[in-house]
Amino acid sequence: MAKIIVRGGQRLEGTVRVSGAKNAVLPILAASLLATEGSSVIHDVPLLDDVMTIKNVLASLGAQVTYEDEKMKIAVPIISNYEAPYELVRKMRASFLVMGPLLARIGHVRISLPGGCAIGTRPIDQHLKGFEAMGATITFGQGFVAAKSDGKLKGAKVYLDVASVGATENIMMAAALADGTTTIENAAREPEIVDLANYINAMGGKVRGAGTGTIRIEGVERLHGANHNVIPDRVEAGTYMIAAAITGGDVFVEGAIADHLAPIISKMEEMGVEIEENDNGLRVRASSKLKAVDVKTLPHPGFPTDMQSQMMALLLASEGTSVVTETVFENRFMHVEEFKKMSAQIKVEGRSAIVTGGVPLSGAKVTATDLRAGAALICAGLIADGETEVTGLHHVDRGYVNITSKLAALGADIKRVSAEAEQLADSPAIAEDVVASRVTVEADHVIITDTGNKQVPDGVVLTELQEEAVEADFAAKRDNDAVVLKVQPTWA
Ligand SMILES: CC(=O)N[C@H]1[C@@H](OP(=O)(O)OP(=O)(O)OC[C@H]2O[C@@H](n3ccc(=O)[nH]c3=O)[C@H](O)[C@@H]2O)O[C@H](CO)[C@@H](O)[C@@H]1O
Ligand SMILES: C=C(OP(=O)(O)O)C(=O)O
Repeated sequence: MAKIIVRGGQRLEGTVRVSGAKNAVLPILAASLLATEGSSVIHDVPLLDDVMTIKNVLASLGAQVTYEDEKMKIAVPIISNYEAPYELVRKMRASFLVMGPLLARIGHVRISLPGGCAIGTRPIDQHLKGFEAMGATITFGQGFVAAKSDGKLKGAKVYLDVASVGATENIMMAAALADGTTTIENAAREPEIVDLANYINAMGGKVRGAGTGTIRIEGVERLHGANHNVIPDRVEAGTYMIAAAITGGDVFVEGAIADHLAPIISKMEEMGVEIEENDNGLRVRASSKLKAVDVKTLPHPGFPTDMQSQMMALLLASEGTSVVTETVFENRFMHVEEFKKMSAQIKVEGRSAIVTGGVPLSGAKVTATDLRAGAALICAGLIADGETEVTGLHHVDRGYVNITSKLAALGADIKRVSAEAEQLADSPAIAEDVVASRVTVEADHVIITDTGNKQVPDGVVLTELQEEAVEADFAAKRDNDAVVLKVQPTWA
């Protein structure tokens, strides 16, 4: 089982670059299905499992998609399929975001019901209510939901009962090609909604009011491909801000946008963390003891639920008692039991968790119950006594690009061990001189801490070119103590 191993006690220092936002890029890639002409080039697309899943969903619908160097090119001259496959929807709920674009473009879509997940039941009634208001007929059967429209969708007034991010996005995309104007009332106001609206407008769409509670979408005849830069990931940025503060560190979070992070900055400042904004990011320093504060999650611009568990980790390191209230998802306290394994004192009462700060944390074996819980456990591991082993990394890989190496570059004592690397380390088949090296196998590269040989473990296949590069690299770095081999392990 792959795991991240953190040894607590290192103060973080330096600069960390924020990747493109997962929650912005997923709807943006789905919206690319709306363009009948030209191709789109999306920049700052993070290398995440969720991004690969949506890429596969788009390809399964007929899109031509390529991805290289954080750049995704998409052209969809024709849609060859109206059904998003179960295998992909099952992996990621956001696959549901192709529903609006498909309905708008070809008037027909069938998609496997995503079901509940660890953090809550997550119904889709508001998405469907919007499509119905625009004239679509909705049917259910065999675990699927289908939407059909006779002719074009019609602009409509939609009032959302909850300010759902996904429903706002899906309805916005469906409305972009509808006949007439659609108004979404009680729309979600998250920065990712604004990013999606900017992309639709760059494609030739007419979306106004994104970022406020009322969005107006005037349908247009057709949309074309466009260039777009995805906004930086505010949740990833917030996670590194917490990692910096929890270790009493001094970290520059490059790319973080203060406006997107306002509720997080404000809570952290209340605790005594110093946050300085400059042109290209935020400097986060924590030099004094942190104060306990109460936190309540709310739709934007309230405190984001996606930062609740990481904030809880920081509260564990503060002086005093805090109350954390989760109002967005009904079951987003699964990390509490994991924190308790690290000696944390937390009591859950309904939708609130009472957190006793200042109790020393001890390293333990813990499991990421969702992607943010995984990040929060890693943050707690940074200050725990001894070693913390975090498993359940498939969650973390959905939303964090290279979290291990980003934290290690800031000085954390952290490494990722793949299941295969563990097996390799135990394998008698590995030559003695390889065993003498320390081998860490990451998703797409192998690090050998050199003890004077350049062999790679059995099971790692090098192409001829890679072998040459290894020779050259090795010769150049013989005096250093680590050789990084950029190879594709056979299991990747
Ligand atoms: C890919 C993506 O962008 N995911 C984010 C998005 O998820 P997602 O878009 O799924 O979250 P929503 O904003 O839709 O959900 C908010 C609340 O509304 C409820 N609801 C939602 C839709 C609906 O039709 N009916 C209904 O009752 C949900 O159960 C939940 O309690 O916003 C969440 C809330 O900020 C974040 O935690 C997720 O990281
Ligand atoms: C809950 C999250 O994502 P998703 O909506 O994709 O499950 C998240 O990003 O924390």
